[in-house]
Parts: sequence; structure tokens; C-alpha cells
Amino acid sequence: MACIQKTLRGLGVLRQLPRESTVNQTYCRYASSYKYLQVDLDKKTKVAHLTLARKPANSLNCDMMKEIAMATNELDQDRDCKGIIINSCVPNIFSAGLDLTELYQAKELFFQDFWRSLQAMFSTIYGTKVVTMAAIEGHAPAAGCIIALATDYRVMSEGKFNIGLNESMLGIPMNFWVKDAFIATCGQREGERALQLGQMFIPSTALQIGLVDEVVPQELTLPTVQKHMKQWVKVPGGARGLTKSLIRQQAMDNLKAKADEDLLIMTRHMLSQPIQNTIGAYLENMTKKSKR
Ligand SMILES: CCCC/C=C/CC(=O)SCCNC(=O)CCNC(=O)[C@H](O)C(C)(C)COP(=O)(O)OP(=O)(O)OC[C@H]1O[C@@H](n2cnc3c(N)ncnc32)[C@H](O)[C@@H]1OP(=O)(O)O
Repeated sequence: MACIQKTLRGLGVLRQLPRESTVNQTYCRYASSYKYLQVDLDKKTKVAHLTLARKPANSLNCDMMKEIAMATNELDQDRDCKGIIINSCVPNIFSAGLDLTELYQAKELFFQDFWRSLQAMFSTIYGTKVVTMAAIEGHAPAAGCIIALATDYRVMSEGKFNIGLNESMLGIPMNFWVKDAFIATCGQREGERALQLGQMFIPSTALQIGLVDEVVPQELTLPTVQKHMKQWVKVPGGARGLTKSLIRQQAMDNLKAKADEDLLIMTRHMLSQPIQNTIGAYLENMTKKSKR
């Protein structure tokens, strides 16, 4: 965790937050600290719910990604927290991925802050020693899928929802740490196919390729995650946490070592005219669609 804090501090993401605003002895809510999240920690079960709450689609703007990193870090530091469930309060959408309105015609300095915040959000969730699970009750494209990939266990709702890394289809080339996380989860062959094609998956296919661990009716999604979490937090935390670090440390070290390089490459790509044109056209389509 020292590594996560160092990364966050380096990225200017970590700031002093109030330790907690206590509602009562067994239930505490960090929500007052966050604009785009609700964070509730049940001190009795030692399980926190980190609920994405940026309507209308939980698109990830720079501040929201910073908040997710800070909240995860804060929970990681809290002795009363053994598990974090990430879910959404937006019906049928887990997260619509990066906020394209912030990416469109972004200035270089802002983009750098934005990308560092994405790196920090991922590495904080991926690197925390506490158990993390995603209750995916709707769409999870691109960076929405990245949040889910960073967790230890994913349950998705049945329905007409999509999950996956569609970056190629948006003209955005894949980067190394997202590719690594996808391949670690779904394997080399699936990675070669899905990442080149920018494929999105319906829940049953996501289950087949191992992108999610379970698919259940929507109303059972959160209860199913809560049931699994109850089991996982029973495992002695020291041993489980060290085992998790052992498995994820290499990826964390790679990201830390190559974060600047990733930023440089992605700045060049994302601010290039062809990608900006694609994002502009995509935004125009979304506006037309919602006017219909
Ligand atoms: C190697 C790179 C690593 C990381 C890179 C990641 C790249 C990204 O994350 S780029 C973002 C990719 N995201 C998408 O392609 C999804 C785009 N959105 C959708 O497909 C749909 O919105 C949805 C399937 C998520 C939901 O569809 P639904 O019909 O329910 O809602 P909409 O009417 O489409 O959207 C509601 C509302 O939200 C706005 N919005 C949706 N997505 C975004 C977004 N990514 N950024 C900004 N705003 C978004 C949409 O315009 C609507 O706004 P209004 O109600 O104000 O019109």
C-alpha cells in the first residue's frame, strides 16, 4: 500500500481527507468528502460500498477518477475495512467510460492530469490489499470495464448490456497496462482478438471468456456480490492480501516504472487530430441520439 500512496502522492492525487464522518459506531459514511461517489463502510461486516454516482452515465471525468482513487486509498488504510464493493446508482449503467466531453479538445496540461488520474484510479483499485468486487448492473464500456477488471471478482446483470474494451473502435490504441489486465483475466488469444477488434460483449459471452465471473438477474447482482464478499473476507486477511500482492505486484511495478512513458504515448495519440476528430464525431452522434 505504501507503493499506492507514493504513486498517488506523486500524481498529486492524494490529499488529506477527513478520516470519516461518523453516523454511528457500526456504520460510517465518507460521502461528505465526495462529489461523485457515495462511500459507506459497515463497520460490523467490514465491507464498504463505493457507489459511482455521476449522472447521467457515470462517465469518468478527471475529478471523479481522483475521488475513486482517494476513496479506495482511504478504505485501504481503514482497519475496519476488509472489502470494497463497487457499484453504480445509475440504473442500467455501471460506467460509460472516460468522459469524452473532457477529452475533446483537451489542453495538454489538463490531459496529463486526466491520464494520471486514470492511472491512479486503476492502480489504487488493482493494488489494494482489501478484497474488491464489482456489481455490474448495466453497461460497462472502455474505462467502465477497466474499473471492473481491476477488482478481484465481477458479477454482471443479465440483460441487453455490454462490457468490453472498445477503444480500437474509437480509434484509440490500446496501452500496455490495460492490455495486461485484460490478458491476465481472459487470456492471450481472447486478448488478441477482442482488443484488436475493440469488441464489446453481452453478459453471457463476457462470462464465457472470463471477463466476468458470474451473470445473474439484475435484482440479484448486488446481493450475489455481497454473498461472495462475505466468504472472501472470512479468509485471514494477511495471507490473502499477501497472496494478492504476489500475483499483482509485477503488473503494479510495471505500471509504476512505465507510467511516464504511457502518459507520453497516450498524450501523443489522444490529442492527435484523427483521434480528436473521432471523439468529436462520437459526441455528435450521442447528442443526436439523445435528442431523438
Ligand atoms: C487504452 C486506453 C485506456 C483507457 C481508455 C478509455 C477510453 C474510454 O473510456 S472512451 C469512452 C468510451 N465509452 C463509450 O464508448 C460509451 C459511450 N456511451 C454509450 O455507449 C451509452 O451512453 C451507454 C451504452 C453507456 C448508455 O446508453 P443509454 O442509451 O442508456 O444513454 P445515453 O443516452 O447514450 O447517454 C446518457 C447521457 O450520458 C452521456 N454520455 C454517455 N457516455 C458518455 C461518455 N463516455 N462521455 C460523456 N458523456 C457520455 C450521453 O451523451 C447522454 O448525455 P445527455 O443525456 O446529456 O444527452
